[in-house]
Amino acid sequence: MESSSTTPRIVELAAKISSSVSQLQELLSAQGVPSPSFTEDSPERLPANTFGLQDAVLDATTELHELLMEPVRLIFRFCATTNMAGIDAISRFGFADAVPIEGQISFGEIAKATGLDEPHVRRLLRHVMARNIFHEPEPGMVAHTKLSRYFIKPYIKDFVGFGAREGWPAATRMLDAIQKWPLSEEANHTGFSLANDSDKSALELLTADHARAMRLQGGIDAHDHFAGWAATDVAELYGWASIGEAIVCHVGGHRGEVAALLAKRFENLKFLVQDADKVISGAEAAVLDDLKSRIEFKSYDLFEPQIEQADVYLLRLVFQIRNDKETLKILKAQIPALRHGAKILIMEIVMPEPGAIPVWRDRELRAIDMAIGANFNGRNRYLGEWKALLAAADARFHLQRVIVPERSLLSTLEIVWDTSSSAEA
Ligand SMILES: C[S@@+](CC[C@H](N)C(=O)[O-])C[C@H]1O[C@@H](n2cnc3c(N)ncnc32)[C@H](O)[C@@H]1O
Repeated sequence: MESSSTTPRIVELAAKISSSVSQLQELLSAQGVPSPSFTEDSPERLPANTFGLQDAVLDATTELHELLMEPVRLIFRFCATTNMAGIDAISRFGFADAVPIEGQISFGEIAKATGLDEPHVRRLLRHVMARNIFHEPEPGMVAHTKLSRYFIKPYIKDFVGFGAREGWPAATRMLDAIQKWPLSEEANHTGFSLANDSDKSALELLTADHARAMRLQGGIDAHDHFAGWAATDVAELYGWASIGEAIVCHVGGHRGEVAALLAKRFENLKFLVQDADKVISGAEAAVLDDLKSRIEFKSYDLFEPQIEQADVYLLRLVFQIRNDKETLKILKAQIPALRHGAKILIMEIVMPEPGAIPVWRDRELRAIDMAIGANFNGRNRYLGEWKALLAAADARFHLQRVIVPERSLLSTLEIVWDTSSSAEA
């Protein structure tokens, strides 16, 4: 944090912001990309060749902003206990749907449409407007911004609804859970279980209720806006073309969404998709005719001995909500089918060491990790933790490399099953 130069830090930061923004704008202008704004139709993402500059500006502006804040005010800001109420109100009361696209509507008309008292509507909306979610083009009138338009999307409503009604109560009980069960890794010893006054885990509670399960799924889908998370991004997370003719067993592969996307793009690959019976039931019928010969489904429980032989075993996002005991069990369960040289690809968030990535992305990853802990007692592991788990599972799991595409939320651990004597020793 302390700079060795004699230039004061705030001046250094301001210079960095100024030069980075100039370069960024030059690149945008050269590509004909509109300059960022909050207007309704403003593009979501900057071009990839500006990512480094974007990182520099976001981190420098955050640091400058926080340096200039008084400490107690900054702490109040971080506590922000009411932020979620304003944001939840948008989806709960349908504010985003009530505001016409590229038009405007009064607080009073929104109150009438939603059955709420006008002062409540004004308070809730002005709270989020202070964060550029909606704006007030003239006194008493409400219009969309780039941010508020996202609240119309069903999966963003689910994401916000899950956060407000499931994640938030769980987070408020997270520390109670840690105090009550300080050494427990069990999935039902969580803030989520306490908030639900239940001895069941979040997964048990959520999957037992269709509406809650659908909201969870929508919330997960919203993460597709983070590079590297969506099923469509899996093709970029690994060098699939380089592995030649291969059978890929997608363990916990849901209804073959990833398999279908990869099979379409990489003709060298055949897929076996394994998941719980009720998940894969009927999935085969949905596979496109020209892919049917290369995608097969088989029911499988992650904790049972693997019997299917394959060249590659893909496990994507199955460990994040699992504690170490379960993770070890799942890894060991794969061993019976593994042949020398088989690859095990684990695609998960690998936690960055402090300072390793830009602060704005580091904060995102730590927020996701906190939520995984509060809800599931799961964790996004550091590389060192993965190495220890693989070694504890079996010395023949050889971590060959870790692939982290730029900006990707998920990394790929490429593990090779190595039965040469040195590996077993
Ligand atoms: C977060 S989803 C990831 C989906 C998939 N891996 C992908 O890449 O899109 C976790 C998957 O693991 C499956 N799963 C969870 N527990 C399982 C178990 N005990 N046996 C088999 N599959 C399981 C779920 O049904 C779900 O499809």
